[in-house]
Amino acid sequence: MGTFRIEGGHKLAGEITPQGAKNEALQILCAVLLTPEKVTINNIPDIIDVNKLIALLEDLGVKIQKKGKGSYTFKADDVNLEYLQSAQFKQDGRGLRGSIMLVGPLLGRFGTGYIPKPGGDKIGRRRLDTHFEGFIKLGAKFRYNKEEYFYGVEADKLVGTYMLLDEASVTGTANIVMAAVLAEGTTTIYNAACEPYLQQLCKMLVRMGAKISGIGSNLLTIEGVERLGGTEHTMLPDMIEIGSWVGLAAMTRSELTIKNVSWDNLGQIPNAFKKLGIQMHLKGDDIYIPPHTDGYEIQNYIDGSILTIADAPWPGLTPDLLSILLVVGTQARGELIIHQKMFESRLFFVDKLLDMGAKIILCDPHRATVIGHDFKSTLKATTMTSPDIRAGVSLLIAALSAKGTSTIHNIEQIDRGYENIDERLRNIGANIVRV
Ligand SMILES: CC(=O)N[C@H]1[C@@H](OP(=O)(O)OP(=O)(O)OC[C@H]2O[C@@H](n3ccc(=O)[nH]c3=O)[C@H](O)[C@@H]2O)O[C@H](CO)[C@@H](O)[C@@H]1O
Ligand SMILES: C=C(OP(=O)(O)O)C(=O)O
Repeated sequence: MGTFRIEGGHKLAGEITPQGAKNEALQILCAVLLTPEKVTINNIPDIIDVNKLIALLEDLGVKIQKKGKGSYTFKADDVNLEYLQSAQFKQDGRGLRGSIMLVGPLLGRFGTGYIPKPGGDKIGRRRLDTHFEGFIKLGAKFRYNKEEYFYGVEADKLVGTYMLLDEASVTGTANIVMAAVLAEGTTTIYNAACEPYLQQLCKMLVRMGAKISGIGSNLLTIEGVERLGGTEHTMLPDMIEIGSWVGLAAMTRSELTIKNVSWDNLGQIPNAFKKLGIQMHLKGDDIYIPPHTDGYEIQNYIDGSILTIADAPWPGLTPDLLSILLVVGTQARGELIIHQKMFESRLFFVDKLLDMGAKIILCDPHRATVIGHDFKSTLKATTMTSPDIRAGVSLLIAALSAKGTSTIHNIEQIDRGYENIDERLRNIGANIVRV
């Protein structure tokens, strides 16, 4: 179990460049299975989850060449489907959430897809019904081995159809789209997730020869084609990382420039921070955050009632930033409610912030009221364990703002999604070491 030691209270300064998007990379990497031709992918983040998925592709027989930092070519012209039944796959496939998206392309191209119950953050129930209901609608037979938590789908051929998803699942939509592009006839997916990473996936598939319309909306129409070809794809910057750095700048009252953010793909994220009183200026495609020397003040609603920050499927606010917004709220002027609607156990990390002296009332598993200190009292350093990726980074931000030296254990949770975070933070003046 890795550990960070952090001496808080230092002002940070300078520029930070976001990595390629983790959750986009997981979709895009699975899509290389859809063609026997070469696919080149750039701006792949060097993080644990992505590296685990690349290793899984290699074990499946995909030929992989590293071309440079973050750039790889993939050629899935000799896929070893027997590996899907191996004990090794049952073990390794569990290592991350994103592995679930191997199923759609395998089913679409080879008529068979298997996956052990995938891993990822332990943040409450994370069902997969939407994925498999979609595959079944396309004509697949579904099998589930309860003892081994092993899911399987098989089909002689997939046939396009209309489907109304029971929820706008991100990985579920990606999975169904990747199966449907090679199905016979037309598939219509209503209540599809439509976040920028899914748009990126659809655009990549179109470049490979897929016929998809409605990209960016919650109604996708896919005309199946017989085969797909190679392409080149470059990942967007990671919007959750960008939000993390905005939160970091505010909490440490630092002057920071976040480079090349792809502003048009950030949706509600800048607005959510602005509602907390955080100033940011767009310079070209960089976000400049001035030092918040006088703190920041939470806006109430027009009628004077308390601000609620809640998640919702895109174009709503991503649930992955609520932990960070919560931490930022602990030093704001004013109060807010954080309402994490999607996940059931994602707010429990507030216990650690209470230990540090934050004023938070956990109302129920989904809602927390935060009363800001307005920097009149700093958080106190402590020892803590990172429960999930975003809580981990939130605790890291809290530690960087706190007085004294904090210790964070289980930092593999952070390394799962943030590339070389300690070095990048040291480059802007943070006092953080990996021990
Ligand atoms: C690898 C990856 O890409 N992970 C992301 C992906 O996970 P993932 O695709 O697993 O998440 P889903 O979109 O399926 O669902 C997330 C949660 O929200 C609930 N839900 C979802 C849609 C909806 O309309 N109503 C609803 O209640 C689901 O039941 C589930 O508990 O999307 C999540 C939601 O943005 C993000 O937190 C994860 O970081
Ligand atoms: C919940 C997340 O990731 P995963 O779905 O991979 O667990 C996340 O990125 O915040």
